Amino acid sequence: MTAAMATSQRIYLDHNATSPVRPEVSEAVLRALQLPGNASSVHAEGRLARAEIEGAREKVARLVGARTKNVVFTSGGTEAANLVLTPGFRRLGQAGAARLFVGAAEHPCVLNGHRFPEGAVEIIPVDSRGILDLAWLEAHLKEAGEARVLVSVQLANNETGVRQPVAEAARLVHEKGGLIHTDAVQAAGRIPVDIAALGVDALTISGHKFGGPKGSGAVVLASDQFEIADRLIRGGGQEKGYRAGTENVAAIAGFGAAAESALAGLEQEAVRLRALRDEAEAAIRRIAPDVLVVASDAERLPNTFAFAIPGLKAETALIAFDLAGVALSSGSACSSGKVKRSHVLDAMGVEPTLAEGVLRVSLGWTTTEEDVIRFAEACEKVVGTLYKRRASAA
Ligand SMILES: Cc1ncc(COP(=O)(O)O)c(C=O)c1O
Repeated sequence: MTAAMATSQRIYLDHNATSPVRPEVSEAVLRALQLPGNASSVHAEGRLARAEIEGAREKVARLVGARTKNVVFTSGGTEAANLVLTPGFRRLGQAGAARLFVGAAEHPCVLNGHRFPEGAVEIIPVDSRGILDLAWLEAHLKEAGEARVLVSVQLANNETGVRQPVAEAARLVHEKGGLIHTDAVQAAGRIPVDIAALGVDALTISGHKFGGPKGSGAVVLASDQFEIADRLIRGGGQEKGYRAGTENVAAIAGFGAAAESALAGLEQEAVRLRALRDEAEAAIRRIAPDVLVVASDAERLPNTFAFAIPGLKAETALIAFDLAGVALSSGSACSSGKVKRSHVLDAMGVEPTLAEGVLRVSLGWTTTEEDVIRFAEACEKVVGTLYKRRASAA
């Protein structure tokens, strides 16, 4: 399939996996690719590359209400979370006893991505809607006594879209004198994100979730409270030494352009996508009255819903939707592309056979009313086949 076919004939509803690159991002990337200089060089060519990076830094900072100097560019959300959490926790541990609390529904780059000492990670449970148990956190913060604490909780979940009470968690953590990071990868560019209003010490974002290039991301620090002394990638002094190596100017420029566009249209786009998402959700409820829309009573991202229909297997349904021209996802498809049991749904206590059938629909800047109509038609086909099979088995 060519890229043109991919955009003209297919219905792409997998923006939480990655969102197609916006035209203004392609322009910025091409412009930056043509710059000959290294941003560390003092000559005019170097200064032009530096200007691209610093311009992008301002735009990314604006997206999350941060100070420009507190944005550190990385290769994406995964590296950003690693950069914050691995050295962050090690640093705390150097000063005495340290505890690390991580939400049960976090992305694997937070749950699994770090070189934490054996048994160091303590999991904050979530309720049946996937929302953090703040009472558990409060009790465990109290019980941590003199130990220094680091907490990592996401702003919104990639599989269900469920939003977390991060500001409340931050207040509890700061009362205890601890530090808190939020993974804002799915939230940034989709809902307003303001690092000061959230009250977190660090947040991490990724450009490709809102129309930027894959391989772009950032750590955003609220202040120098969050010491990243033990850097992951060492060498030259790029990114103030937080992340050595010649900067990927094109990816950074594209990331900046995506941040600028996402911020400019944020409120209207959220309203537009929520209406389309609700329409898609209503269609599936009409077609399959026994559908479960996961955490439909929770506050969710405007672009996301996840659903399961008893008897519908995610693996076969994904293929059926794909053949009908619709790209969806199941569980967290981030790493292997394989359908595996979701730790998020497990943590929410979704019944395992139902959880195995959960499909995720995630809309974005390319999604149109026509896409939703075609999605509903594909649902009629895929679900219709299931109901026929069920009827003949009965
Ligand atoms: C919630 C969340 N955090 C982090 C990441 C990782 O970001 P990246 O793909 O930029 O490494 C993802 C990717 O899907 C995500 O959904």
